[in-house]
Amino acid sequence: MTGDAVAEGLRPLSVVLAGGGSAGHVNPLLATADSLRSRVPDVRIGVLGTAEGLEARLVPDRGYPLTLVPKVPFPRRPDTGALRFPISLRRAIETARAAITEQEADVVVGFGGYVASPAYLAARTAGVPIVIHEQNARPGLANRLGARFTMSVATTFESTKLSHATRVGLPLRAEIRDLDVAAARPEGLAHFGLDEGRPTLLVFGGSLGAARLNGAFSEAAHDLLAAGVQVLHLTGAGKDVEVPTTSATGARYVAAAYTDRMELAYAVADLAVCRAGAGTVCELAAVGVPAVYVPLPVGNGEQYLNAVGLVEAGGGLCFPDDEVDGAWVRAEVLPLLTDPERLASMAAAAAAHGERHADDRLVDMILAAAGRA
Ligand SMILES: CC(=O)N[C@H]1[C@@H](OP(=O)(O)OP(=O)(O)OC[C@H]2O[C@@H](n3ccc(=O)[nH]c3=O)[C@H](O)[C@@H]2O)O[C@H](CO)[C@@H](O)[C@@H]1O
Repeated sequence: MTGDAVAEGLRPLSVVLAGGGSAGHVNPLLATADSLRSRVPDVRIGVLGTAEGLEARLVPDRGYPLTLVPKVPFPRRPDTGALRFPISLRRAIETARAAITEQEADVVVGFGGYVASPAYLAARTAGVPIVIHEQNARPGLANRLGARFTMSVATTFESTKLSHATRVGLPLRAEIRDLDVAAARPEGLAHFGLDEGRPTLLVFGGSLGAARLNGAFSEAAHDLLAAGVQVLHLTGAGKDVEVPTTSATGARYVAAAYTDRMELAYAVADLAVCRAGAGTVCELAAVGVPAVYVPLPVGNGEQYLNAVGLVEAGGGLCFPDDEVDGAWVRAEVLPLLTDPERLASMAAAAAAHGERHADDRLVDMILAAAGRA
């Protein structure tokens, strides 16, 4: 597809993208939208999301129109929610279907999350081809449902068990895909108010923050600063850390709820300590930042599966959540920060394992499903 649909006698390609909740769902959607637009300049893009998820802010900020679909949590217990479920699901499907029809969508691309199931069901009844992208090693409920309706199923990881799955990797936003860490570092240090020439630690619990990491680093902040380590800690909205603002060594502890310039946070980091959401793991590997992963201890260890390949390749370490406290930071994290050789070899292993161009492979799949390959 050249992008000049009119010259080829076709109407411009129309794509509806559906997904939301955490940034882990929204960012691959935005990366795919940007990549589609650069490959097919006259593409029409619409996004389906919920009012409650991060997409409500991030999608319009990126310049894409967002249609709100009511959130339909799948009832896990037979209470009043379960009784209302069929009615709210039908309302959500009708809203999704109206948007798909109004936009004359050639293809619906779903990224999981609350909005994806109604979008898949609406696309199916409207006879519109479906493409699915699953970010995590272990697939979510919506994508397991959607995978029954299509042969175009893309995953981030080889190990993911979904019918008809093809591994494409995780689409990264252009500012991360194209990041030159060394070139961006001075801007990053200035942006966050940090100094050149100090070991720099980035702490974050995905896009939502992690109380466990916040508590452990509050406890250990004094020791990190005393060792001359400076810290950028993204705590998550509504979550706080109590940390010293000054130190005898002059090293600073900068805490913020969330940054829209994550590429700059990666550019300043010599080491990250973080959860193991798919976005976190794939972005850190792609830009070659070594990390200590503390997977969220829910379900059957899903987040550990996201990080295991990278950890086995030497690009990171992994610790269980219940070991993490101030003493753990002093024993496991601080020694790494004062070992530049070890950090350099972990960084090289991460970069060799990571990949930057999953967006191209997913866009190929979308164009093929829309009959525009
Ligand atoms: C899709 C998915 O599996 N979501 C899960 C993931 O969400 P979460 O959103 O944390 O998932 P990811 O690790 O996949 O992605 C985090 C994303 O947030 C961005 N970022 C983060 C901080 C910041 O200040 N600015 C910023 O832009 C990162 O660049 C990255 O793109 O882990 C959470 C717990 O750990 C779970 O509750 C979520 O259900």
